[in-house]
Amino acid sequence: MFKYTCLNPIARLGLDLMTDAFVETDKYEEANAVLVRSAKMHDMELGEELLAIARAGAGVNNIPVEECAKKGIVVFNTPGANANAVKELVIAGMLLASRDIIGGVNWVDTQEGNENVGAAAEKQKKQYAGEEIYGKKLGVIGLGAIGARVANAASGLGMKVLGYDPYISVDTAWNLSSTVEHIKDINEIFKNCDFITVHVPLTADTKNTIDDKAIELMKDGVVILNFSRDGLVNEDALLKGLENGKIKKYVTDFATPGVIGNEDTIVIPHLGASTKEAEDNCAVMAVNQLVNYIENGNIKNSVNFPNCDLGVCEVAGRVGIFHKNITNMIGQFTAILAEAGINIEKMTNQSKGDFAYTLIDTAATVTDDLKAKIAAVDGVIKVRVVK
Ligand SMILES: NC(=O)c1ccc[n+]([C@@H]2O[C@H](COP(=O)([O-])OP(=O)(O)OC[C@H]3O[C@@H](n4cnc5c(N)ncnc54)[C@H](O)[C@@H]3O)[C@@H](O)[C@H]2O)c1
Ligand SMILES: O=C(O)CC[C@@H](O)C(=O)O
Repeated sequence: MFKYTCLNPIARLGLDLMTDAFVETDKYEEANAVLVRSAKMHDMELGEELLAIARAGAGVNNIPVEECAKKGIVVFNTPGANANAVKELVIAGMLLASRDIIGGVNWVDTQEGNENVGAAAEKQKKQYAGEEIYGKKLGVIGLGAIGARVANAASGLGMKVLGYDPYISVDTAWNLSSTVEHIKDINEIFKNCDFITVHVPLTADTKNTIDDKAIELMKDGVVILNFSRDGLVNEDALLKGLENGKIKKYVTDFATPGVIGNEDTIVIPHLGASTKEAEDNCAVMAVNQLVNYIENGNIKNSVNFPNCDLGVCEVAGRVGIFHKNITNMIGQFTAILAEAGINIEKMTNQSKGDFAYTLIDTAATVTDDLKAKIAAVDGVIKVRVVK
């Protein structure tokens, strides 16, 4: 029996897909599988029992991904599963920044008991007049699952869209509206756009994508939207830009002490993925991937190990070997099995960056002795006998 734990609430629709091989525990220390959304895992111990972590969502900056790889713990995420939800909120964010809907609605709330509220509203409404987004220039930094959807939707609303992503995938490029202008120099986004929205993961490379230098290049009255992670926008530079009027509005999904309570910020409490549809999609994908890995050793949508799929094991044994991506590993594994007289029925080996995974179906079960021999090969991180 495998034990799983949820570090955040995970949608029932997903949890119901856990098979009879799993039982829930509220003790993280004894879990073989973890389901998580935004809970920070960097300070949590990665115990010997832990086989896999599934992030029901896209961003994995709350998980020690590299450390997990070094221990053979597979980290999954659910690419695209919440992208539509975020896209819709980004469009809402642009509208909220362009028309003072929040100010107007708040004013109406103050009029409770006013019999003449209709007439008062007609007098008051000029305070909340705004602009349309139609015809305005939107710069999208990062054209992945969310950025591409935002670009297409904004284009459909009549915005002129400029997109920047040096690592864009072929699939995304195919799905991008032909009206989206492909920008090769990020500074062109900074210089030309009325709205700039960031949709990249937070990494050492992308931290402070929007800093003093970037803001200096921007048009006066620019609106910046950040539904990705707070660290992508340098807060000191942002506050300076808001203070001197360069930035008209900052719309963000990330509340920090620095950005709340400022009349030019619209701060949403991380609601990007908080729709029933997104929560269901993420939970279903996360659980399916976890179960397939734990029961079959197959890997799909891992951020630290490669995709690998041998289907359901129909022979006597299956062993999964996590190892460094170096030469002569497979030769050593097959030699150990051959020496033990075990025939290999099927095998796959894939790599991702510095790490690799070899999955082997065998005509006989891999014994503890053989497992130890494989584990002793220089460069092997972990050996898991799946069957
Ligand atoms: N607010 C929310 O609730 C919410 C929900 C989902 C995702 N997110 C955040 O949004 C981010 C993006 O999500 P996604 O689903 O679109 O991910 P994704 O992986 O599909 O897309 C990320 C894109 O960024 C691009 N990229 C990477 N580095 C770049 C760089 N330096 N410059 C330009 N482009 C670069 C990649 O090529 C990729 O196309 C996530 O990493 C997460 O932090 C937030
Ligand atoms: O789980 C959430 O609510 C937020 C998820 C989001 O930030 C993500 O990166 O997918």
